[in-house]
Amino acid sequence: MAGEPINVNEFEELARKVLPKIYYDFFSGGAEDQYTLKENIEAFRRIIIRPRILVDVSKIDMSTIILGHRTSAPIIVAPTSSHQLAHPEGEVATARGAAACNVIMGVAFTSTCTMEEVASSCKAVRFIQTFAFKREITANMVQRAERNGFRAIILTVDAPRLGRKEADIKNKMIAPPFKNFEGLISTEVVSDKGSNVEAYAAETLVPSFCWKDIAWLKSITKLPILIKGVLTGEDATKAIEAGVAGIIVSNHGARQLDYTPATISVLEEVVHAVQGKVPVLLDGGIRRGTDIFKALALGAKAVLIGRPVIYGLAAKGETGVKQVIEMLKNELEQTMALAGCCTVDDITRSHVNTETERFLCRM
Ligand SMILES: Cc1cc2nc3c(=O)[nH]c(=O)nc-3n(C[C@H](O)[C@H](O)[C@H](O)COP(=O)(O)O)c2cc1C
Ligand SMILES: CCCCCCC(=O)C(=O)O
Repeated sequence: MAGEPINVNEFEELARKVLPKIYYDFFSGGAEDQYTLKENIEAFRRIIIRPRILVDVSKIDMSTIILGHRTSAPIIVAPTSSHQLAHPEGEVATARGAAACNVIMGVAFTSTCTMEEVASSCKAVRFIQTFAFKREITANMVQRAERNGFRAIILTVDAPRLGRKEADIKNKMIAPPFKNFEGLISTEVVSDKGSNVEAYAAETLVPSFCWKDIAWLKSITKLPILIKGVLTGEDATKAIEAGVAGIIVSNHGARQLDYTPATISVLEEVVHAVQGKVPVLLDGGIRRGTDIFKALALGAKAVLIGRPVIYGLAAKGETGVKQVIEMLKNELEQTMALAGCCTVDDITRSHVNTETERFLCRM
């Protein structure tokens, strides 16, 4: 690639060049055969856009409201861990990039900067992400999230234990200290079995966590809870019954259970089950503005962006994060104009065609 990156895939190339291989493998990798990793991207390619012509598209407004927060576009930075492995300023730089673009910042509890450092670094609307942790860790997270102005909790439910990322095992990947755990567990956890992230997981995750524990989480906070990791209509229905404020269709960027479906391929199933009761968001494989458009057409309120943001951070710090988000926003704006949609609400189901629909048409 010569010159400046002109799309987020070129940012990945830049990141691959600047990062030590062990960290690039950690950020880019998926579980086991990485079937789902490829599918998350390929499934978007099988969806075709049906543009409308002769619409006045002289003004395009991408703004939207997510859990009461107006943002410049239906884009959220996905919570991802270990940003200081990508850049010394870590999540602080990422949050500043998000703030500059007026999009919501998802902060992982397994961040390398503390929640407090991220909160004091910028004015971005921030959601804190947590796992099915031991109750004392969750209670500590809730108190700090409320005190530091986080606006929602993202509860990731697809990780009762860690997925097997074989590159990390081979590389004996050592995660940096996750500073939010300081005082709660030993942050010096080490493992002689390969990746030390396993040791963190064993110290903190509660595999018996289930639906009733959401009631407990609700009882200790007033913050809205988004459940992340839903892939079926059945679980979406249970999540609504449990009283969540939103659903994130996610397979954890294909880092947990391999051979789960591409998220975009199950979005409609979840949207139908939810019946408009809460917003449905989606992540996994978004690399183009056209991907965002397709997700919105299939019923997502917004999308979360994981790896591309990390690649921007690795390549150019805060500026790179900003450039990645701006690229995706510009591409979405271009797609909306060329497809005849002036606002995100103008994007409808009839603006896309899935492979199944095309197959049925031929019969
Ligand atoms: C390096 C890395 C670390 C991640 N860490 C977390 C995490 O701590 N918590 C979480 O809920 N999801 C985590 N995720 C998953 C993301 O939130 C998101 O679901 C996924 O990255 C979306 O797919 P994409 O990378 O294709 O955009 C991580 C993903 C990556 C790539
Ligand atoms: C308790 C340790 C969990 C680390 C999770 C990081 C993650 O979600 C990922 O790498 O993917």
